Amino acid sequence: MQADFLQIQHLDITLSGNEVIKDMSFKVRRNTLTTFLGPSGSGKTTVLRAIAGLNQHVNGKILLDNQEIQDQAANQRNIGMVFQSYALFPNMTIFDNVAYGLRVQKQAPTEIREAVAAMLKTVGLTDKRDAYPDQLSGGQKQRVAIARAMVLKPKLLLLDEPLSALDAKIRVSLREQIREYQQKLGITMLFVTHDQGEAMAISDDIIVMNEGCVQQQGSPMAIYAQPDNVFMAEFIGNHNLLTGQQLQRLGITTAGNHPLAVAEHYVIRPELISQIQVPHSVALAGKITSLTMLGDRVRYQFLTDSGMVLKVEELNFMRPLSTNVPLTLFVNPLLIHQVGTTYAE
Ligand SMILES: Nc1ncnc2c1ncn2[C@@H]1O[C@H](COP(=O)(O)OP(=O)(O)OP(=O)(O)O)[C@@H](O)[C@H]1O
Repeated sequence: MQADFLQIQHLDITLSGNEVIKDMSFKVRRNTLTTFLGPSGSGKTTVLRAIAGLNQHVNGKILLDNQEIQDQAANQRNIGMVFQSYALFPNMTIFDNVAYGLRVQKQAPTEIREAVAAMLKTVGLTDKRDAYPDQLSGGQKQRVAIARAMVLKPKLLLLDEPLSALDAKIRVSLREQIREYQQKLGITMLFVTHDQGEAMAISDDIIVMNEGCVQQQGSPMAIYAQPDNVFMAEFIGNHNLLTGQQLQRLGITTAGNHPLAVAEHYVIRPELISQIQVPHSVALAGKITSLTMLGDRVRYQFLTDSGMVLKVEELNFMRPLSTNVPLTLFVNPLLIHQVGTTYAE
């Protein structure tokens, strides 16, 4: 079983009179990759900096491996950090950049040579050991920054939007590599991003933040399929958010095996409305009014005969549905998820 390795308890952070983090608590399991996901300004970087010890005074407790660290200086915490901007030393070779922290710790030269060589091998940059940062691509520079942090064997590695400065293709490849390093070396990583796809693809756990509060923590699957509240349903993925009353107008009387509550909100993901009929499906008559090609999927606007507009998505492997002709689609009420009446406080 993976123990709770990092525990944040009742964290409050005020910056220039602005309460940025409000009574926040969460846990991160050992040897997992946990992502902080949230809109811009939600407080992700602020929490990360507090964990690293880079903030001014914070209220609350931060426990790492059962030790309180909130009053320790940053260099006492044994926490590594990787930034969007790489922050490499431009006048040092790649080898020296990676060796830097070990030299500060005054480790023996042979040990340093071995550790740096092993780390450069892990990140696939052995042939760049004598190059300087400005001779490397953005993705390679970030791999050096990650190697420089990992070589110190930190208890926890914090990564603050490490892929944001890279182009889309490199971003996908480097996120997979980061996940691979994390699993291979058994590092606990806390990774900040505002990119849902990135968070979904690499995380054991996702912590979704908004306005200085945790909205939900869970596996990528749970975050997507069982949003806890209206913010979560709207923030993650594409959605149809409907009240119980609106569902009734569509002829739907149950959701997830429970009777509908008229004032509650429910979410139907667009891919769950389809041409496929299963036992207990409810038929929805209407017509497609527009379609958008997304490459692997097609997104439709479906206007029901009762006057409601629903988002529908289908994989793009068949001829697209025709617009403006009568059409019946189906939804399985068991897959409709209740999300409550309000945003999480
Ligand atoms: N030094 C500061 N003084 C006052 N307010 C600050 C300070 N630094 C950040 N804030 C505010 O704190 C909030 C959280 O900022 P933070 O950078 O942690 O958000 P974030 O989720 O990391 O955003 P982004 O994704 O844009 O980096 C924002 O509203 C920001 O304006």
